[in-house]
Amino acid sequence: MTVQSGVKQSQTLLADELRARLRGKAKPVGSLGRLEDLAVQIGLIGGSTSPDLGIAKILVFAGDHGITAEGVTAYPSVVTREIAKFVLAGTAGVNVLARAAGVGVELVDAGMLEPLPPHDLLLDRRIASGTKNARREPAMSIEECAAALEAGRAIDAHLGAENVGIVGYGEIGIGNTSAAGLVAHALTGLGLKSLVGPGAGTPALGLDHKYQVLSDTIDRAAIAPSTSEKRTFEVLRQFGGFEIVMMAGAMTAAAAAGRVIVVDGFISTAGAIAAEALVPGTIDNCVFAHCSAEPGHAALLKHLSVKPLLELEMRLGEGSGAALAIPIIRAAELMLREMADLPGEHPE
Ligand SMILES: Cc1cc2ncn([C@H]3O[C@H](COP(=O)(O)O)[C@@H](O)[C@H]3O)c2cc1C
Ligand SMILES: O=C(O)c1cccnc1
Repeated sequence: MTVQSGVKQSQTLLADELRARLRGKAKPVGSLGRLEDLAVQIGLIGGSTSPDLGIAKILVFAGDHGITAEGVTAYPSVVTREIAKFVLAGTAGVNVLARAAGVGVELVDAGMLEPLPPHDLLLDRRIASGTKNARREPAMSIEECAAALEAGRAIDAHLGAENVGIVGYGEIGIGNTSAAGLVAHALTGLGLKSLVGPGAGTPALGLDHKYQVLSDTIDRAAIAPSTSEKRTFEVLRQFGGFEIVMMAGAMTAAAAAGRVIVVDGFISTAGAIAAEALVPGTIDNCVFAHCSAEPGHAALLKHLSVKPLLELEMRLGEGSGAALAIPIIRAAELMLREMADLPGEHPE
């Protein structure tokens, strides 16, 4: 038996044990619905029928995008920095929702236009002052892309020491629905049209213009066929942004370390798709928090054959959906660990 098939077999055994455990709980069989499927998933991630996932945290990766020069967003890049400051002050949307969930939030500067002053909740992992304009040239150099992936993996390494087992991946970056759309299109093969939406707001030049710019960007990049890993790297390098690439690197390491990856909205899902393309199997650790109102998000979730936990028509990003989903994940964990068993036989 190969190591891989051995691992698969023990995962199947554990899944059976988890399902038996859930059947034996003090409830009608199956009555906790999709919470039971979630419990099986986190039991498999935690490697136990009574997993202890430790602390939850949300990381907000921030970066700026050169492609904003092409009129693809309704807001100027300075807004990235404004929101980043609110995240540090605890007053951004994600902070408020995370507070309701009792979850801490940290900001990762992956490459905003300008640095922020040092702060306890700020991880300075700046690769550059924003990406280049991908409509005209690659968003980043080979070295920058490799450094962003590595910085992401290194961020995850610290989480183990802090006993963080549930990580929400949020982002801020004016222009990043364009970068995410490009990355997702290139990695899934889904039609670009289905992945172009208003983002933070319809740009003044309209959605057809945004589509045209992104279509031109794909033509300009002319990504050649290659091995999956090389091509994924080139897709990330060509389209960016630093926050998406760093997030993807962090997710690959989180999966390898057995953490629950809480994927947020459209951009975070593009990051997860990149992570899966880099390290197949990463997606097994992903819990999809919600379906964003950004139209391309439903298309991506359908492509991945995953069902998100929530659908609240939110389209903020930042990790806002992840914040709301974390208590549900915690509930599934505690249900496995603390809920009583009903003695006797249980109907099938
Ligand atoms: C005030 C404000 C707060 C935000 N928080 C997250 N986003 C979200 O919108 C941006 C992406 O949309 P686009 O590609 O259309 O620029 C990202 O910053 C994303 O996190 C925000 C956007 C704005 C304007
Ligand atoms: O789905 C998201 O995460 C999203 C949608 C629009 C703008 N920013 C983020």
